[in-house]
Amino acid sequence: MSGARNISNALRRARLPRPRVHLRPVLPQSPLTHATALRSFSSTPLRASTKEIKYTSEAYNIQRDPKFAEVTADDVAFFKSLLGSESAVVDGVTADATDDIEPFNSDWMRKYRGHTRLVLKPQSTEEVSKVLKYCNERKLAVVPQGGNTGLVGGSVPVFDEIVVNTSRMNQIRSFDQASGVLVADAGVILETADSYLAERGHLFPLDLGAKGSCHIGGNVSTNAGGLRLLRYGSLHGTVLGLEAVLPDGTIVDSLSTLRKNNTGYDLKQLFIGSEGTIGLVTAVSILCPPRPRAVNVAYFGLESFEHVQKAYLEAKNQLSEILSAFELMDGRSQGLVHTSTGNKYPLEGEYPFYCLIETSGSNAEHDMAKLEAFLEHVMGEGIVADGVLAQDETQFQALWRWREGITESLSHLGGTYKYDVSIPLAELYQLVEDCNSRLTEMGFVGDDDSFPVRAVVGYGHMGDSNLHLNVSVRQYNKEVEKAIEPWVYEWIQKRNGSISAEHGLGIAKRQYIGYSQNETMVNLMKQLKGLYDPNGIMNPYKYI
Ligand SMILES: O=C(O)CC[C@@H](O)C(=O)O
Ligand SMILES: [Zn+2]
Repeated sequence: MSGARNISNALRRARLPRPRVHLRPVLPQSPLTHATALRSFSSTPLRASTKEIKYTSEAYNIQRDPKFAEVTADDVAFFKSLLGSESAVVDGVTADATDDIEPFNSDWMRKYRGHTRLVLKPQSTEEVSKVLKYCNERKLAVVPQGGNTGLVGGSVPVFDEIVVNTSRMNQIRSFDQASGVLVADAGVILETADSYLAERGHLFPLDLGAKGSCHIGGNVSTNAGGLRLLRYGSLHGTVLGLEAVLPDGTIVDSLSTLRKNNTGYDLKQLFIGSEGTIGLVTAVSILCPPRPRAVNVAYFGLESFEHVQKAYLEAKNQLSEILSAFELMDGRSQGLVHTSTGNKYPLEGEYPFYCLIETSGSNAEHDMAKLEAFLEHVMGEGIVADGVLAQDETQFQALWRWREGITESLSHLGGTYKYDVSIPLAELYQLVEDCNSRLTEMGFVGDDDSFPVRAVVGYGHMGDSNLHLNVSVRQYNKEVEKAIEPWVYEWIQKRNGSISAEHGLGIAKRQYIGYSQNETMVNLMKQLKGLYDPNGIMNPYKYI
């Protein structure tokens, strides 16, 4: 990378065989704002019209449930009088129909598409309550939708479900400097929340590529994982309370700001990760840590997955409390980023594996001492073949882009079959190798346009044992899909892994929950669904 420093004194002292790791002094107040503009999902029109996307109901042969009513002109009139005309997008039900409903009907991956004719954008919890109560009484099905950046089709309708979009519920309600507790509406964009916190010396404990578009309510409803889970933990731990509306209009006020509250069932947990199937999250209270003052990022090339595992162990042991991310990227994924961005590779040579390590701490000198010791070790022992360390904020962001840009690079190639899985670390990458071999043997992978599969790539959150297996296809193709599914889920089940580590189940994995949850668990989920949503209006046709 241009402007990178020469070998550090520390590395010279260690007399290492020509290491090419370039060290920089830690940026004193380096803000943690990498790659923010990278994936503004829903606002980035990447390809042609959404009308080319196949309807989910046809692609997956799903029948509309006749128990649900259809939206009428009277319903539209009711909602408009309740919310105001500007809070409703209507298509086809009344004479004043508009044509801008399509973005709410399809997902960012252009894989799923519904037929909704009505999108509602309430501005308060009370409005959500009235909307859901009405829908429940009329048996109108509903899909809660935030920034619509999900990757499993959970936030788009399958048929004519009414989309209840949270974009107008976008106020920060309070922030307590001493405790670090933020209370905010569900529709606040993740990046907006983080910028607000940055001004107050704090950090939102979740960060992901879609931060410029996704809503924090959607993050909570899907239990999003992101890039720094290894440091800040899952939303099941950081969310202290939430407010949600049940289908009958009941407002669940559980917006606690307490760290400790040991008074019976922790029911808020049910809304975290249930993907809008039992209620609609309207506000969140979340514990936000102090913003680290010193942040560094290093990018390494490695010769094998065994080397990556060793590097991870060393990072955990040596960097311990300052380690904030350990991300894995295979050579193919980096090749895709290179091709789509045209950016020069960070390292001179090409490697089968790369990893990105971030440290975040409060004492620059202390962090640098640890980092130098770590770099000396992994370079000296030959665990890492080559590497660079960001010298400034621009390089910091540029290095992160090699990781965060993978999803977007894939999106330019056509369709992507995505498998977001948890597997014991030792076998994490084996799934990519096995999938590639299988698809190659079956004649799906090849270099020219006649082969449906362009690439089988693997990357993910090494620190969380979370692999993203992505199969890039020229266009969505049922034969390829059948070659991967359910084979991939059986592969994961055999290793006691999870078929969804962080993206949820949505429509993509609706038939496969049994590969990761036993019958008792699925039955308990069904009972809870029946209790909270007896008419089944919340996010139907999805996983439950
Ligand atoms: O696109 C994917 O498969 C992964 C997206 C996201 O979870 C990531 O880690 O970048
Ligand atoms: Zn991820």
